[in-house]
Amino acid sequence: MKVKNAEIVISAVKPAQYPVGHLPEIALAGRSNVGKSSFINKMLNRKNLARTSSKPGKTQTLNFYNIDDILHFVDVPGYGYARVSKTERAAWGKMIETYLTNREQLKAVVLIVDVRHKPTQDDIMMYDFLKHFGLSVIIIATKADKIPKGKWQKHLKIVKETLELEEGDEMILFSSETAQGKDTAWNAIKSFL
Ligand SMILES: Nc1nc2c(ncn2[C@@H]2O[C@H](COP(=O)(O)OP(=O)(O)OP(=O)(O)O)[C@@H](O)[C@H]2O)c(=O)[nH]1
Repeated sequence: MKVKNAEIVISAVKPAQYPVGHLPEIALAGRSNVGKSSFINKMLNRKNLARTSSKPGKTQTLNFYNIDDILHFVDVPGYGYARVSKTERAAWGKMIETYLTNREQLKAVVLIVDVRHKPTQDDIMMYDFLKHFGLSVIIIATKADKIPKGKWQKHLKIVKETLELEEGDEMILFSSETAQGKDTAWNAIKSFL
């Protein structure tokens, strides 16, 4: 997909702030600092639309991006950041649960993991949570450029087995550095629109 226009619509913390209308939505979730902003920017051909940072745990709002008036990307704040208080974590949980479980426009969730590492307990919990609510998930295994090609399959197998990936949930090897997997990721997303 050739994206012409992508812009932030709103940073929301509650349903009253979600955009009105019927554009289908694809949510993006992942552990803090996993490379979610880089994924979004690469998919949208933008350098800095979604903020990338070396300071994890910064984004605490649901950020809605309008893409060519065809769909919304909904950037969900990263999870698993240790230096967040219990109260903040609970508020985060409530906010994303409210969104993920009540949003009719939500078509699928892109769950981003780091292909170099075995998925964490938080990754597993997130995947299970999404499946519990019957959501379709696309796994993006990012940072492929950081491991040698010969090891890709072995790592993908570990991700798949650790998450106990359900049949029908696609897993795509990706790199924000090389744009590897970008077309495949767009095709997967488009299949839900
Ligand atoms: N080599 C390589 N580095 C990447 C890739 N994706 C992200 N990074 C780097 O990983 C770091 C974190 O990336 P971000 O995109 O900011 O991560 P994030 O998940 O949005 O982080 P939070 O907003 O804190 O949740 C940055 O230094 C990126 O440059 C990739 O595919 N390859």
